[in-house]
Amino acid sequence: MAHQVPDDGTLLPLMEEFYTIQGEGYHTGKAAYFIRLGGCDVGCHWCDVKESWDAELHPLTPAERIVENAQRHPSKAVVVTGGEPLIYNLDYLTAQLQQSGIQTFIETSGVYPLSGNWDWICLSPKKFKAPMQQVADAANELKVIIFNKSDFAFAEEHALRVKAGCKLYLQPEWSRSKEMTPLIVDYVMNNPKWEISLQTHKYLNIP
Ligand SMILES: C[S@@+](CC[C@H](N)C(=O)[O-])C[C@H]1O[C@@H](n2cnc3c(N)ncnc32)[C@H](O)[C@@H]1O
Ligand SMILES: Nc1nc2[nH]cc(C(=O)O)c2c(=O)[nH]1
Ligand code: SF4
Ligand SMILES: [Mg+2]
Repeated sequence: MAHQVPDDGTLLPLMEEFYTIQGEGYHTGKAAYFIRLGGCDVGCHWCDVKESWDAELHPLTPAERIVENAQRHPSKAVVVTGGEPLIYNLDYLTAQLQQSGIQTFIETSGVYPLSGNWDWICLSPKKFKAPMQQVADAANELKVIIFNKSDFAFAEEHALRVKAGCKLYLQPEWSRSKEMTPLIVDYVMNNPKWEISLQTHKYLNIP
């Protein structure tokens, strides 16, 4: 897991940063700067960024430099993802981003305590490690990945744990998309509190 990362959040293991279009969930279609932090111990067998798991492979980078890079792009929204970004104290990074007029969005599995100030929290809970209730309480969006039929019941369990008004999404696991997408379409038509989220960046062939 994490190497000697100072707990003040001034240095973070940065895997990659890229300017693209948010492909998933509520903010789909909006330009955003992505910050991908290394390190994750949740172990989803279908994870589409396994290269992120070992934090040691990703250089400790000053948060200030990440903020400077984010400022160079026309969109004033940043998505912090990983890996599991909440392994780290994100108070400093998000304070600096917001002071620069940049909105802060996070993608998280919720298995670590919440840090940082967020304009939008996307919680994607996993069967492999339970999310913390404090993250569910703060989530603006619940995005459950559907790998098999049993994941619909899992999604409903988590819908009971988020606040009223939290957006609810079902997203097909990419390799199972052909089988699961029709089931999600049916499910959403029968249970319209849910919406479908697709990984549109993969169809667009963009990062
Ligand atoms: C790579 S994760 C990183 C952030 C955090 N660890 C998490 O899981 O929320 C970013 C998003 O991609 C989703 N995801 C990962 N692998 C996927 C796959 N094979 N198919 C569909 N969604 C996937 C995750 O559930 C999460 O919503
Ligand atoms: N375009 C694009 N949108 C995304 N939304 C969430 C992503 C992630 O990996 O966290 C992601 C990603 O990797 N690319
Ligand atoms: S929690 Fe996120 S980064 Fe970690 S293994 Fe699962 S999908 Fe991948
Ligand atoms: Mg991704």
